[in-house]
Amino acid sequence: MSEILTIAMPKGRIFEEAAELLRKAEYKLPPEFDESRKLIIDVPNENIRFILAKPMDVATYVEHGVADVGIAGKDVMLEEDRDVYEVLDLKISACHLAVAGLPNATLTDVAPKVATKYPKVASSYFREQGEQVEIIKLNGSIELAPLIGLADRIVDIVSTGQTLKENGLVELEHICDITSRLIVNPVSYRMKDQVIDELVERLSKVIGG
Ligand SMILES: Nc1ncnc2c1ncn2[C@@H]1O[C@H](COP(=O)(O)OP(=O)(O)OP(=O)(O)O)[C@@H](O)[C@H]1O
Ligand SMILES: O=P(O)(O)OC[C@H]1O[C@H](OP(=O)(O)OP(=O)(O)O)[C@H](O)[C@@H]1O
Repeated sequence: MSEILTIAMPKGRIFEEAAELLRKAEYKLPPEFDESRKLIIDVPNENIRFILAKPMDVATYVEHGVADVGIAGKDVMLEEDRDVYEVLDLKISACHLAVAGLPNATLTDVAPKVATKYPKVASSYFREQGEQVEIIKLNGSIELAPLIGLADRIVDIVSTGQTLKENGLVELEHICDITSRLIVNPVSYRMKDQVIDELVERLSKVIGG
């Protein structure tokens, strides 16, 4: 019997698509997987233990080796810069990172304020553009910031564009496309190479084009 594989799953909007992908790859996941409030779910038939983490924390669990593999948005990978291997683009939860703001807003400050959940990504983006900005870190409802004068612009995820639209904001610059990735702890990849290779192979077969 091979060793148990621990997979860090992101709670929230990626979860459903990730679970669907695993089921398509013929991993038999029990109904409690989708329904319960448990944070550790053992699936003995598959020799897998799932841990359910906040999306931003998945790469942390994998870097520290308490999970062998994980599913994380590319946004998290860019922001967290963790020492893990990114082995597969799962092509789920597609969205993009963008700069947005109020239409026709004039920037008068030397360093306009930019509100974001992604301070590292935003800083390096504006540095590359040669623009000086002041970053304000928020944890959610980013679109609120320009509406109440906390920031001139935002850097945030855009998917359908509905949140921007309903709040009277416009996309100003496209930063990069985002999808979810399969990430692997480097030591686990050496110690559990067979079972991880099998996971990669089975997922690769069912990923959409
Ligand atoms: N609107 C979106 N459409 C598609 N994918 C998205 C969208 N927003 C975020 N994502 C992707 O899903 C991941 C997790 O998003 P989710 O909203 O579930 O978590 P969160 O906002 O970090 O957590 P929480 O809302 O619990 O604080 C992001 O890291 C990103 O890769
Ligand atoms: O383009 P859309 O399809 O409208 O999606 C974009 C919105 O989705 C995410 O927010 P989320 O729902 O995670 O809420 P949050 O404010 O808590 O981050 C993101 O931060 C945007 O606000």
